[in-house]
Amino acid sequence: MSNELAPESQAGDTTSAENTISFSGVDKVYGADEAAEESVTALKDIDLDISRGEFVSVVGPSGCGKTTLLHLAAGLLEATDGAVKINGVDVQSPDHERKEVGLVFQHPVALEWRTVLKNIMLPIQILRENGAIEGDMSEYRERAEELISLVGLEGFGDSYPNELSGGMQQRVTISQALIYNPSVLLMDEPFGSLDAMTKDELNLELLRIWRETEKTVLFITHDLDEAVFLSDRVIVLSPRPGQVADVIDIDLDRPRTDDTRGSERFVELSAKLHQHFKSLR
Ligand SMILES: Nc1ncnc2c1ncn2[C@@H]1O[C@H](COP(=O)(O)OP(=O)(O)OP(=O)(O)O)[C@@H](O)[C@H]1O
Repeated sequence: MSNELAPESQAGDTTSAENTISFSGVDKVYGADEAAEESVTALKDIDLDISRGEFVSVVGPSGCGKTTLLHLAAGLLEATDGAVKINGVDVQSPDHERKEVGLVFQHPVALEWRTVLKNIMLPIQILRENGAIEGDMSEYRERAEELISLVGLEGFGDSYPNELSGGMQQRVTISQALIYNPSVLLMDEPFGSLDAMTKDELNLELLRIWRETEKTVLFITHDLDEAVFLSDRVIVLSPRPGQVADVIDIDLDRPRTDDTRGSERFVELSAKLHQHFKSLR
C-alpha cells in the first residue's frame, strides 16, 4: 500500500525539488494593499526551506502568524513581499498544481449528510463538477477505500460523521486531504480539540501515515511536546511580527513510540523548547 499512496510526481524545476516548501524573504502585512486605516504586519522576513519528506512543526505565541504562514503555503493568501514555492513553483503562479497540497484544519470538515466514503470523495466530486477532472471515478473510489484502511477506519465507509468520535472524524479529514495524493500536507492544529489520550493516539497514527506515504508535512501546534514528538525540526516564531526566532533539530530515533515520550532525550528537547518559548515573552 505504501507505494500506491506515495507521491507520484514532483512538479516544478528539478533543481529545487529537494526544497518541497520554500519561503524566501516573506513578509505578510494585512491591510497593506487596501485603504485600511491600520495594517498588521503578521510575518516578517521569513526564510524557510522544508525538504521533501521532512516533518516540520511551527510553534509560537498566540497571534505570531502561524496560521498565516500555513495559508501562504496553501496559496490561500498572497505574500506582501518575497516568494512562497511548493516543489519549486510559486504558489501564486498559474503553473502551481493545487493538488500538490492537502490541508487539514483543527475542526473536522466532514459533511454530516454524507457517508465517510462520500466525504473522502468530496474534493474529487467538486473538481469533477467544475470540469477540472473527467472520466471514470472508480480510480478515486478505490483510492478512497485504500485511504479508509490507511487511516484505520475499516468498516466505517458507510457510516455518517455523527456516528464517529472526534478522533475518527479527524481521520476522515486526513483521508480527504490525501485523496489527490498531494506531496505536501499542511496541518493547522489538527488535534487541538481532541482529548489528551486521543491526541497521543493520533500522533502515532499520523507518524505511521507519514512514514507510509512519504509526504512532506508542515504542522502548526500550540503543544510544544507534540511538536517535539512528531517533528524532524521545530521552527519557533517570535511574537508578532512573526520571525524565525529559532530552529530546533529533533534528533530522536524513528519510528517514535509511546516510550519515546519517556526517554531522556525527549525530556531534554522538550525542556529546551519550553525554555526557549519562555524567553520569547
Ligand atoms: N484577515 C486579517 N486581517 C487583519 N489581521 C489579521 C487577519 N488575519 C490575521 N490577522 C492578524 O495577524 C496576526 C497573525 O494571525 P495568525 O492567525 O496567523 O496567528 P496565529 O499564530 O496562528 O494565532 P493563534 O496561535 O492564536 O491561532 C494576528 O495578530 C491576527 O490578529
